[in-house]
Amino acid sequence: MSIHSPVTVTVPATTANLGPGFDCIGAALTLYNKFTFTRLSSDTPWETERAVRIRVSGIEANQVKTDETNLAYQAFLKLYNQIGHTPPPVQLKIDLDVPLARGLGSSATAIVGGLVGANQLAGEPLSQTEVMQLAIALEGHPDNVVPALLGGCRLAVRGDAVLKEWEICDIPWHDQIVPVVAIPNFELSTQEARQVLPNQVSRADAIFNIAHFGLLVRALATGRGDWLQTALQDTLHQPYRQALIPGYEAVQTAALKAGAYGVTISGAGPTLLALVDPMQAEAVVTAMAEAWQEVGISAIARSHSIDTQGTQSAIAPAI
Ligand SMILES: Nc1ncnc2c1ncn2[C@@H]1O[C@H](COP(=O)(O)OP(=O)(O)O)[C@@H](O)[C@H]1O
Ligand SMILES: N[C@@H](CCOP(=O)(O)O)C(=O)O
Repeated sequence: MSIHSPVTVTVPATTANLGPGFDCIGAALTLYNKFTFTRLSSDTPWETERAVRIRVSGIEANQVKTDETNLAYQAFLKLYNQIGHTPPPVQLKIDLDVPLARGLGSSATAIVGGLVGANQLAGEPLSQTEVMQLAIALEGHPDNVVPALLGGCRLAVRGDAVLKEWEICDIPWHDQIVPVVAIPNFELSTQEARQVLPNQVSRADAIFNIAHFGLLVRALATGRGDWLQTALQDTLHQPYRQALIPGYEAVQTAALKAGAYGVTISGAGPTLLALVDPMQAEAVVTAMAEAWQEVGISAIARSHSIDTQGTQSAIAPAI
C-alpha cells in the first residue's frame, strides 16, 4: 500500500454569541481538536469497499461516528465537490479535546478540520476566504466557524448589495479579561437549543441587544470589566435557553459571588462562560464547578486564553 504525506489540521474550540452577539460573534479558545488525513492509494482491498477509514481518540471518542456520515468527512467531501474533483480514499484520525455538544464549537472544529484537510490534500485550490464561506454555509451561522478558522475574537457581518461577501472584523480582547468555562457532563445539541428560539422579536428586544452589544465590544477592547455583567445581557436567546440548562442560576450566582465580571451561555450551551479578572480566575473556576456539583451535576471548570492562531495545518513527511 502506498501512503502519502499525512496532513494534520489543529482547530480551536470556540465560545460563540458572548451574550448579545447571537449568531454574529465568537472567540477561539486554547483547547483543540486534531484531524489527520492520509491519502491512500486505491489498490488496497478495503478501499474498494469504503472511501474512508476513521479512527477517533481522546475525550468522548466513542460518541463520534466512524462511518461516511462523520461530520469532518462530510466537510471533506463538500470541498472536493466544490472544486469538482473526485475525493481520494483517506484515513482520518481524529484526536478530541473539545467535548461534544457542550457549546464549545465541536461541530465547528469538525467542519473546519474537514474543509482545511481536504483543501491541503487537494493542493490548496481554495483561498482561506473561500474555505470560510463553505464552513459558514455548512454550519449555518458564522460565529463559531469563523474564529475557529481565523483565531481571535471575530465579528461576522453578512454580505449585502455593497459588501458582496461576509465581512469579518477582528474584535480586540483585553488581556485582563480571562474566559472561564464551566462544562457540565450533559449534552445539549445546538439544533435542540435553536428550536426553542422565537422567529420574531420585539423592537424593544432588538434595541436592548444593539445597545448591549456595543457595550460588550467596548468592554472587551478596553478591559472595562465593570461593564461586563450588563454587557453580557441578552434578550434573543438566553432567556429561552436557560430552562434547558439545569443549575444555570446557581452557577451564575456562584461565579458572580466569586468575583466574575459577568456570566453567559457559551454558544448554544450548556457550558457557561464567565469573564473574569486574572486574579479571580481560580476562585471562579472552583465556585462554578462546586455550584454545579451542589445541584447534582458534575462539571469541569477551567480558564483558557484566547487562541490567536486559528486553524493550523502541517504536512508530515511521506511514510
Ligand atoms: N470531531 C468530530 N468529528 C465528527 N463529528 C463531530 C465532531 N465533533 C462534533 N461532531 C458532531 O457535531 C455534533 C455536536 O454539534 P453541536 O450540537 O453543534 O454542538 P457543539 O456546541 O459542540 O458544536 C456531535 O454530536 C457530532 O455529530
Ligand atoms: N449562534 C449559535 C452558536 C452555536 O455554537 P455552538 O458552539 O454551540 O455550536 C447558537 O447559539 O445557536
